[in-house]
Amino acid sequence: MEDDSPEDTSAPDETADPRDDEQVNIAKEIFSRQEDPIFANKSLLEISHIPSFERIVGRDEEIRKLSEELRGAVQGYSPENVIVYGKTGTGKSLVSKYVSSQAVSNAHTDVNIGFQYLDCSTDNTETQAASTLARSFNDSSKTGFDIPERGLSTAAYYKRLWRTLEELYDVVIIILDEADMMADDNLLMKLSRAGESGNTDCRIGVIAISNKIEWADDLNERVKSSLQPKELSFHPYDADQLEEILQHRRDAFKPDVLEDGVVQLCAAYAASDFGDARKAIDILRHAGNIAYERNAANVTEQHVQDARTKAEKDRFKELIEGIPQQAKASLLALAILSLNSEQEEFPTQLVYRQYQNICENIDQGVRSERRFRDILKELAFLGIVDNRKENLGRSGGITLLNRLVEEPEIVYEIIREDSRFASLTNHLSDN
Ligand SMILES: Nc1ncnc2c1ncn2[C@@H]1O[C@H](COP(=O)(O)OP(=O)(O)OP(=O)(O)O)[C@@H](O)[C@H]1O
Repeated sequence: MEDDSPEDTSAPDETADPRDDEQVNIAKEIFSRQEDPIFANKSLLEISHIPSFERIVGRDEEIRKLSEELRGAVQGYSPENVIVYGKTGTGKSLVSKYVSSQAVSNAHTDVNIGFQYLDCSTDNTETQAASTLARSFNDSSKTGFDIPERGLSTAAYYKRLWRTLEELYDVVIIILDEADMMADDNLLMKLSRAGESGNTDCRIGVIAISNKIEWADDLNERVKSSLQPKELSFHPYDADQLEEILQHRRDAFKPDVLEDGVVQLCAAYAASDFGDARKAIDILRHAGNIAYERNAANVTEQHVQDARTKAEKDRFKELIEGIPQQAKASLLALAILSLNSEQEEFPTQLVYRQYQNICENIDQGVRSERRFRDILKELAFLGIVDNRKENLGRSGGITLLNRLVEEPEIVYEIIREDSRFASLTNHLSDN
């Protein structure tokens, strides 16, 4: 039976861990810090933040082209369908959302335009996508009906979508981000044929975004023929553009907190990593966090370097954590060789000897050299190791040279964090 008498709060709790108090105090101390000496408005550096137009940099041409394609919408005509492609972090989603929102706010007075953004990596089935679109376009106070999130058939969701569009809009723009993640082309087919099939008189324009250039070519011929898409490609940003993007978010920090060279260094790192604006913003935010954690008064170039190393390490850690122990030992062998030498590339035989040393040192079974070669190939397939053949002439024959893609210090540290390699003695490089 349950006892519902009030708890006796006066008696000391024998089971309470004295550390709990300490922990409460640590948390309290952190949460009650009033003044943030580093950040003035950290949300400007959050990935979900959509910057205002003044902060969108270096994409005037793309904004102009996309606006041209959607121009008809503001007058109540069909907008063109557009496929936007380009590498990650090149501003595709940002520009698509911005131009669509501008179409809505510049619509002629007698034209009702709506736009919705759908993340196809989340809503990747036709039913989920139709459900999300129908619900996000619907305004039950105007249509008089609600649309449940789940439980209806695909056809029923489409029916409600068409009804909503018919009742509320003259034109809609639908952004399908990561469109290549959709399980099939059915949604694109239905949206592009909605008028022709007599489902709705509302004009529908689709902006399909993808990182994969070949995606548009692989679309079903019937979809291509009804979509008739225009294509718009986004190029990676160069270091100057990335610097400008970051300069426009300087006010995320307190005045004079960023030391000279900090913004330029973040931009240079991100430019060498495929011109990704998301990465540039991430590095700057992490550098600010590191400065805060270290109670520094300024964000310095050293903080940026540390932020980058940390970001690299996190990304790599995720990748390496998933590989088998034998592959980790092989990778560690290559890392130790790299750390103990001026060279970057090593012949497979030498890496194998180092690998044998490691396995013996930590009491792990040793694979044959043939199997070891396969492991190196698998690591190359994962993009962790680079290997190339070199002809050493008549005497040497052909040898495979292996190189770590990532900094050896980072690889070494990550693998040593795995408890199975913790007992490894140092200085294993002597062969
Ligand atoms: N030209 C720009 N000016 C200002 N900020 C930008 C610019 N381009 C991108 N960003 C910022 O960089 C981040 C990534 O941009 P966005 O999501 O638009 O890239 P994407 O090309 O769609 O990337 P993905 O393919 O990975 O989705 C966002 O936080 C965005 O605000």
